[in-house]
Formats: sequence, structure tokens, C-alpha cells
Amino acid sequence: MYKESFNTSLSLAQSHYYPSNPADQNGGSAGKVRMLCRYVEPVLLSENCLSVLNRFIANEQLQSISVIDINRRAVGIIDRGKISDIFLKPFSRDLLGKKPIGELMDADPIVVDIKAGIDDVAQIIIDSGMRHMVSGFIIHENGFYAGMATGLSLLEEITHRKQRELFALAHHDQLTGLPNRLLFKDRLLQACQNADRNNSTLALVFVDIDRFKFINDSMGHSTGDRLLQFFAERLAKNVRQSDTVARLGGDEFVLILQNLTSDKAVFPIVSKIVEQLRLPIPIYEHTLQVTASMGIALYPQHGKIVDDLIHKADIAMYEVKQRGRNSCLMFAAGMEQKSKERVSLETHLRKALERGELSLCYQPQIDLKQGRVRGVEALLRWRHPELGNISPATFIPIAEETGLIVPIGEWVLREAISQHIDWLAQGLPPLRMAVNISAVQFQHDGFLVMIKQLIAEYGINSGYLELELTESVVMKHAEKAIKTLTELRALGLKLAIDDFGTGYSSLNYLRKFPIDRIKIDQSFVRGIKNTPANEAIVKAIIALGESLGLETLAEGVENAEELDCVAGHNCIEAQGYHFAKALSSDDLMAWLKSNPGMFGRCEALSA
Ligand SMILES: Nc1nc2c(ncn2[C@@H]2O[C@@H]3COP(=O)(O)O[C@H]4[C@@H](O)[C@H](n5cnc6c(=O)[nH]c(N)nc65)O[C@@H]4COP(=O)(O)O[C@H]3[C@H]2O)c(=O)[nH]1
Repeated sequence: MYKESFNTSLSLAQSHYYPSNPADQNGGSAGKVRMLCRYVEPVLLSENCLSVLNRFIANEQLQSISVIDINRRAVGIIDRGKISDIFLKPFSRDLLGKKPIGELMDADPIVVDIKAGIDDVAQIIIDSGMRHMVSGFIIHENGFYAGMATGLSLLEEITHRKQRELFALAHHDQLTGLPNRLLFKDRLLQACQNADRNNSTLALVFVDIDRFKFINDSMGHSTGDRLLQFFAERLAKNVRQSDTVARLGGDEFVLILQNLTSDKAVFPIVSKIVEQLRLPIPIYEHTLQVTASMGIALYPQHGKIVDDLIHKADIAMYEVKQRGRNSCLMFAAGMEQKSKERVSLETHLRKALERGELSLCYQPQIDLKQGRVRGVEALLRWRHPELGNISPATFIPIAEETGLIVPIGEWVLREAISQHIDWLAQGLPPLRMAVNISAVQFQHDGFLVMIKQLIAEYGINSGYLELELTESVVMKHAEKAIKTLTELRALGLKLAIDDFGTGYSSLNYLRKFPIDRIKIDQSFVRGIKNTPANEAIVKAIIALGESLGLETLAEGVENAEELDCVAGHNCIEAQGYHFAKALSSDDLMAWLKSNPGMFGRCEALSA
């Protein structure tokens, strides 16, 4: 029976293995003494010293031998050092050889249950002043001798565990527990090798939370962290165990989907994930609804080299962002060229400001009742020495994504204010100066401070400075927007909602926004006479403005027909090619001179 229990312990000890996935090891049990247990034939208390000496001589691996009583209970331990020390003395073999072992053994062994935790044993050894650290301790199971463990094996186990912890730390993301970039690359390499062996396809999917930065900045970092954890859980729940979900940093996640039966097999999986990610996420007292953009690259179709594959999945994800987010796309050859152009444009844009390649144009805004210029809209222009004129529709989104819009936006405001002051100095009546403010700028922490500083620095009458914000910028996180708009209003600035009608507006909020003007988007003005639906919308927006006490301005008026129509519905102001395109300061002067009625009597222009 004892033999049986010894053998069981031995086989258990031998069969123990460490899981290969470090995440499993990390989350696994703290480790039992069972894994240290080595079966060593014990000696009986009544045996004599010589027989024990012979065992040590025959087996150099033995550091110590345990002593059991006739009931097979551990009662002592004999250390190799002690035995050899005694028997090396002259005549000791003869003198002590026939004595019972009980006289030489350490009668105070550390005996531990096989189920005890390794940490507890380590603590017992430390508490006993490190006794038996080398020789070992005796392990019992249900009161019977089960084997021995040396302190060395305990040390080794603890060291391994520390190494595993360090491995897990170095290879896992601390916030979500997912593999990090380092481990992800390793897994991807392995997955590619597997795909080669099995002749199968794998998909690498880049996942990015849409507008995460904004959520993180506006709702606080702890909400952001919680969101990332939820997001990680959702991703992990929606893939197979054999697949990998990793976090590369920030809000960037990746999936490695293995053993796909065909190229198309990835779409149902990814579409399902997109759907699942959209579901509301309860965080503290909020319920957040986020979306994600996903880019897919296939191995081996889109790249045989891991870095190449990563690059392509990233390009595909970027393309999804460009097309309005909240979707997934597979990499396609054309995307790469577009991405290269974008990167090159971004590099040029970074230098555009310091190289003086940016300038402003001004498009007149006309009061329709009086037929006079009331203001101008400042529109940014970029002329690159080799690439020529680059449209703001192309470079403003890049400036927004890279954060360059913050310094560029400040430059625009400075330039526009300087121009306003310059025109006044030239004797022109004050013109309202409308400046476009992008979402990134508006949400930037230093925005209000910067505006206050500019007003103080230039001494501009703030009533002539109008900020244009799009509908979506103010409607999203409307409560916060109301606060900022109210502060801007208190500084005396005018506020306009740009591209009105293209986004989603809550009438309730619209009522609360301290704004002065609604700019009707040009898509409703275009061909208004022949498109009854557009005319109805324009009419409704004008009526809405009237009822809320807001002025209205029709954008993109290109001909007399469109002008008559918007004027006929009592729109207050208009701008568009029918009057003038966006003009340089000099051209605007020339235009004003050739349209003398536009300013009424103005000596500066008639000079
Ligand atoms: N087809 C047609 N177009 C007309 C007509 N009248 C004006 N436009 C164009 O419509 C755009 C109006 O500006 P937006 O809606 O603010 O749209 C602007 C604005 O969103 C952005 N943008 C321009 N300058 C700035 C800036 O300084 N800061 C920021 N954040 N965005 C700017 O770039 C967009 C495009 O600007 P632009 O290319 O200058 O294009 C301008 C203008 O040239 C017309 O009768 N017909």
C-alpha cells in the first residue's frame, strides 16, 4: 500500500508539465508541493548507520534520506554531509556502524503535506532559519511518507515561477491581459508557419476603436481603461480559442484568425465582431456605444513576410477610417498607393507652415436685403512648390488626424485677425471674419485659452470674429459643447453652425446652443429650383432659424435662380460663386472696387 502511494507520487511528480501558454500559467494555481515530490526509499528508524552510509555511497544524487517509524510516518532526516562527516573520522565506521540510525538523524524534520502550497513551504523553511534548505523536507500524503524534496528543487520551482511571471509581464498587456506586440509577433510567425504546413489561410485583422481618443479625453482615463478592457473581452469572446487577440497599444487591437477554409470565410467572422462591438457597454454610470474599424490582410495572399502582412492590414484599416469608420475592409492593391500618397502629403504638411506655403482666401458673405457685404469666410489654401495647389478637402482631414490642425488652426486665426485689422487700417468698414474651426481644434484642451489670448493680443473687437463649427461637432457631446460655446459667446464672439442639414441635429439642443447663425449646406442650395425636396428643406431651415431667432446664410449660391429662391424664402445672407469665389486679399479689394454697391459709400475703395 505504501509502495503504491510512493509510486503514485512518483508518477505524478514525473507527469507534471507546465502549460505552454504563459497566460494559462499566470492564471493557474500557485503550485503544490506535489510537483517537488521525489520518491526516495526511506530508512527505518531501527536500521543501522552503516546501511545508510552505503546508500549514500551508492547514490551520489542523494542529498538526504528520510527516516520513518514502523508506522511509516516520517520522523527524521539524515543529511549526506552529516553522515560523511562522521564516517570520515578515524575508527568512526567501526564505532558508529552498528548504532541505530535514530542516533544520527536530525530528529526535527520539516514534514509537509503533499497538498500544501509551495509558497507556504518556502515560508516554513524561512521561518525555521533556512534549515533543510539544502537537505530537504519530507512530504507526506494522508499521514504516510510520500517522498522528499530538497530545498534546491523548491528554489528551482520558485525561480521558474518568477521567470514565468516575468515572461508574462514582458509579453502581456497589463490592462487587458492580452498578448502584447512582442508576443503577437511571435504568434503571428507561428500561425504563418502553421498555415504553410497545413496549406491553409490565415487572416490578420487590425481593429481600432473609433474616436477612442475623444472618449478618453472627455470622459476620463479610468473610463477609457474600462472601455479597453470591455472591448478586449468582447473581441476574445467572438473568436475561437485557437485564434489570437492581442493589444498593440492605445486602442489598437489585432486578431489572428487561423485555419480559414477560404478567403471569404473571414467576412462572416469579422462582420459578426463588428456587430458585437457595437452593443452598448455599461461603464460606471454611463452606457457607451462605440464602433470599430477593421482592416483585414490574408496570409499568404497579401504578404509572405510578417511585417508586410501587418502593414497591409493597417492600410486596410486606415481605408475604413477614411470611408467613415464602423466597418471592415479587406486589403486591396490600390489602397497601398493611396496610403503612400497620404504619408508623403503628411510629411509635406508638417513643413508647410514653417515654409510659408499656407495662405488664406476670403469669400464674401452678402446681406440679401441690403445687397451689401457683411463679412467674409476665411478659407485655407496650401500651395506646395512641386505638388501645386492641394485642396483643403484633402489636407484638412490629414491635419485633423495628425493633430497638426491645432497649430495650423491657430495660424489661420492669427492670419484672419491680422487681415481684419489690416483692412480696418486701410479705411474699410469692419467686416465680420468667419473662421472654420475643426472638431479636433474645438475639443483641444487649450482652445478657449488660445482664443482669449488672441483677442487680448490683437485687441480685435470680438464681435467681428465668427467661429464656424459643423453640426456634428456641436451635437456630439452636446452638453460639453454648450459650455464651451457659452464661454465663447461671453467673450463676445459670434458663432455659426456650418453645413447645416448634413448632420443630425437635435432641436432640443439647437434651442440651447448660444449660436448666431445657421449656414445652410450647399448641397440643398444646388439646383434648388428643380429639386422640390431641397427647396422644402431650405424653407424649413430658414423657418427654423426665424423661430429660434437665428440668422440664416445660404452656402454655395452659384446663380441668380438659386439666389432668387433662397432670398424669396427670406434667407438673410448668402455666399457662393454667384457673388465671388474665395479671393486673395488683393483680389477681394479689386472685387469690392468693381462692385461699389457692395460696401455702400466707402472712400477707401473709391480712392
Ligand atoms: N461648388 C461650389 N463651392 C463653393 C461655392 N462657394 C463656396 N464654395 C466652396 O465651399 C467651401 C465652403 O467651405 P466649408 O463648407 O467651410 O468647407 C471647407 C472647410 O470645411 C474646410 N476648410 C477650409 N479652410 C479651413 C480652415 O481654415 N480650417 C478648417 N478647420 N477647415 C477649413 O475645407 C472645406 C473646403 O474648403 P474649400 O475648398 O475652400 O471650399 C469652400 C468654398 O470654396 C459655390 O458657389 N460652389
